[in-house]
Amino acid sequence: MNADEVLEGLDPEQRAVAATPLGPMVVLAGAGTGKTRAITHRIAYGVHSAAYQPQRVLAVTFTARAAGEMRTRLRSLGVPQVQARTFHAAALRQLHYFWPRAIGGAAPEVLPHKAPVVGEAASRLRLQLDRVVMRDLASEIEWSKVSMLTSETYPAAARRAGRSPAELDPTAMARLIELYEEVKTERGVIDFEDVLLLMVGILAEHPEIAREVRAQYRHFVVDEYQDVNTLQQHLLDQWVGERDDLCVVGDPAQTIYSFTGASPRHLLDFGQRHPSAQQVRLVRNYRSTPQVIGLANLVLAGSGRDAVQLQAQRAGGPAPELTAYPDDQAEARGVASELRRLVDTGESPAEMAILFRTNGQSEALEAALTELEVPYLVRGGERFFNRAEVRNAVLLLRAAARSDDGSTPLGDLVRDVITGAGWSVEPPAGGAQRERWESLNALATLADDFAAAGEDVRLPHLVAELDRRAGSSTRRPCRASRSPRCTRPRVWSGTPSSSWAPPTGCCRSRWPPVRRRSRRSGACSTSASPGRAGGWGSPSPRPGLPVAARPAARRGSSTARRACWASRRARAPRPSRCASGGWPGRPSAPAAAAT
Ligand SMILES: Nc1ncnc2c1ncn2[C@@H]1O[C@H](COP(=O)(O)OP(=O)(O)OP(=O)(O)O)[C@@H](O)[C@H]1O
Repeated sequence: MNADEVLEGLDPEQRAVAATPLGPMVVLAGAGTGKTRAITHRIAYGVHSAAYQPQRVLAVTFTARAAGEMRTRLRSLGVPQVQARTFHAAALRQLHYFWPRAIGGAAPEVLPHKAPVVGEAASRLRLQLDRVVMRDLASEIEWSKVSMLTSETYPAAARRAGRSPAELDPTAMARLIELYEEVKTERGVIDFEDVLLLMVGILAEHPEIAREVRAQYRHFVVDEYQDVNTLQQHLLDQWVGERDDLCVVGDPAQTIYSFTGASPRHLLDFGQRHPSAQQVRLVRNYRSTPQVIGLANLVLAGSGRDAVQLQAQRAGGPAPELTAYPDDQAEARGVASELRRLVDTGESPAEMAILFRTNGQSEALEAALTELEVPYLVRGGERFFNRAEVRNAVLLLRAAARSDDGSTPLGDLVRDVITGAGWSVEPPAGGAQRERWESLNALATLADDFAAAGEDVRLPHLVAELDRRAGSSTRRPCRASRSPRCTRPRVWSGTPSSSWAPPTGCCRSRWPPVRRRSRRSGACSTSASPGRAGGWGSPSPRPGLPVAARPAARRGSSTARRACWASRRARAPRPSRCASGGWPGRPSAPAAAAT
């Protein structure tokens, strides 16, 4: 493939993104406008036109699944050497690599969940917490860390933001956060946010490491930039340094992590921070009918967000109706009675579908449908494994598992293999073919989620899990079958889509079965696994991370001090309390990373 071929099939705006590989760029892209297409083609164009060396490009996404999809697309565009990682995966990889040099010894283990440590911290404050409250407090700790707050700044910031998790007074919450850090230190572990904090600190404290990282990566692309938080932005700033080869893409109307500290401001203010940045708006929507787009534009226009006005590219369809309900129960009853009405007028239930965002929402809907005796099926894990294309793909995966040497990331390997069962990078248009593709793609995303959830997960592990799920789904009744009015397992019609979660509907068993490490980022799955190949920046890892001399750290920026202090505390089995009260953000000692 050559550079010109890469631009073929792009619309004028996508082409404007792809054909300008150098310099700062902000792409405001509405849903379904082909932003992933635009940025992957930009990277491919940059490589094929010799503007980029592929190893010097870093594409950052928010989920392991998105990173896997991006890698697949990049491979299909002939640039498999380009790195596509989540923030956490990239940071963890660097942390493992540079820790021996910056701090000394081996990097600490990353906590898979905050809950046990939060529980211990709470018990030291004599707080009795149930699991829901514990989760809220863990989220609050996360928010305070990604917002880069200290125990002193947290209470005021929390009050300003109107946050009072579990109705805890902000001062008490600050104390809980302090204790959380203490417990973590005692256990010699770090959490997800520490991974980023530590890397920010190391890069700020160690100019030679910052130089090394910047020499590795020259061009940056950040997808879903509307969801970046302050901490991630700091890390990105450190990676980019004084350069400006940064392309960010996002949609301010699609911020989904604001409760954890993400802000679309980083996206909207990009032009101020990079006055020479080009701005491109992707507005052509390839996914929905003009009627749906018209309604979406209307809803978004009233949302107060700086949303892109979409232009539909598809042919017309029926007009949608928008109905609002006061709560979930009323909504479920409203939906069920509409379906009941349609069934009574002779419509077939097989022609109807309800889509919902999370599995948890099915409960109210199922109850309402059962109540009105509307027959229904919930699409879940069970029937999925009975589909011919899935059975075929699992057979191919089983055969491939025998020769998996761990050199290819799991998601990529699975996509390679299931290509033999009919999967392709671009989905086929409509019909049964599309449905089969959706099933196969769901397997691929399942592999990404699986890889994200465990360290060093290989194809044999995935195949074992698929077998387990296929087996358990035939043995166990689905939830619907346990409802009093249903006599057999039911499944919603529809196919798992890109937002499909690991099968949970019918068999809500533990996911995944292997050791957990990073549920969110996939960070641990390939990074710095002993015996795997590669340093922090190479596409394929190599063992033996060097332990270099440990230069004494200078007193650096407050960020650096905070991070290095966190790192020092994480290593020390029982640190002596610092004069300022043991809060990672306020070290009383110099930030001597290597003690
Ligand atoms: N120039 C184009 N011509 C025809 N179809 C296109 C074009 N660009 C994108 N599409 C189609 O639009 C759909 C969305 O593309 P893509 O997944 O790249 O979009 P996205 O903006 O990243 O999606 P999301 O809204 O999920 O973030 C895909 O089915 C893709 O094939």
